[in-house]
Amino acid sequence: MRFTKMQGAGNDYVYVNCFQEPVPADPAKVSIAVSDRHFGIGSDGMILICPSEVADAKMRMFNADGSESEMCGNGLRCVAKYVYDHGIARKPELALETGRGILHVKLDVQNDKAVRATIDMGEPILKSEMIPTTLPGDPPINHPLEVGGRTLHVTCVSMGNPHCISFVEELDDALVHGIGPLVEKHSVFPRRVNAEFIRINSRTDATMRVWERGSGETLACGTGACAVCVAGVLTGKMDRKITIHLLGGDLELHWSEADNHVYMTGPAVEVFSGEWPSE
Ligand SMILES: N[C@H](CCC[C@H](N)C(=O)O)C(=O)O
Repeated sequence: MRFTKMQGAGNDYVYVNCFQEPVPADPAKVSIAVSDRHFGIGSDGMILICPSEVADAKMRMFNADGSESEMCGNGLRCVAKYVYDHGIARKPELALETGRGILHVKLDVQNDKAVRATIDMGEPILKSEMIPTTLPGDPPINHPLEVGGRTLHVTCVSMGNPHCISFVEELDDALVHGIGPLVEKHSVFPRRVNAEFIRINSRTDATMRVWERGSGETLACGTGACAVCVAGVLTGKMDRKITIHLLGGDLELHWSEADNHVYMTGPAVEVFSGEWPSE
């Protein structure tokens, strides 16, 4: 199976061009194998770039534990780059089918290659039952959550996939690696959740670490950054247009008052290609 390794703000995935390769018979099993950073290729998961009946291409995203997610923001920027650079659809504006419907992407092309992308990530999903969470609120805002002996005050948002945002003073490993996994699997999140921890630097600037559902700590989470932008506004802590600094790079977010859509801009990089022995 030929693959291409790509990363968006350090959130790295193994990409498979399923216009040319068959869709793996057991994609969950392949994602687990290729994601292993010692016995596999090493990645946060696997993303299939597939033909679509309704868009230029379709993205299917699998976490490192094999679970399939509805959406992946950093992944979609890299899918858009791949689709343009490899001639699947040589257009700077693309429509891509995802688990939450068709999303639209604008590419920044330099020297004939896409280097950055702005994605219209659609409207945030705020109804508790749609996030989903059993916490009340539509959505829960600064809701107390007892976890690991600590009380977090969480704001929950879905961008097609579920996010639990906590604004904190310190972003340390004890919080991200100790509390993060407990939030991910907390009983108030029936489909588990991505846990974002945010230190606010100003009304337009924040620093974020994330414990992702199905992958653990990653260097960046695009849908998570979008959810943080929404949570910042809902809690009154941040403005609608912000920069988020993640371990792997920066993302620019804007929750537009005009159309209620969240826009995310960030890098997309092709690292290397190779061959993975098929089953
Ligand atoms: N772990 C996430 C999927 C990847 C999201 C993230 N890497 C992004 O860039 O949005 C989930 O299970 O919902």
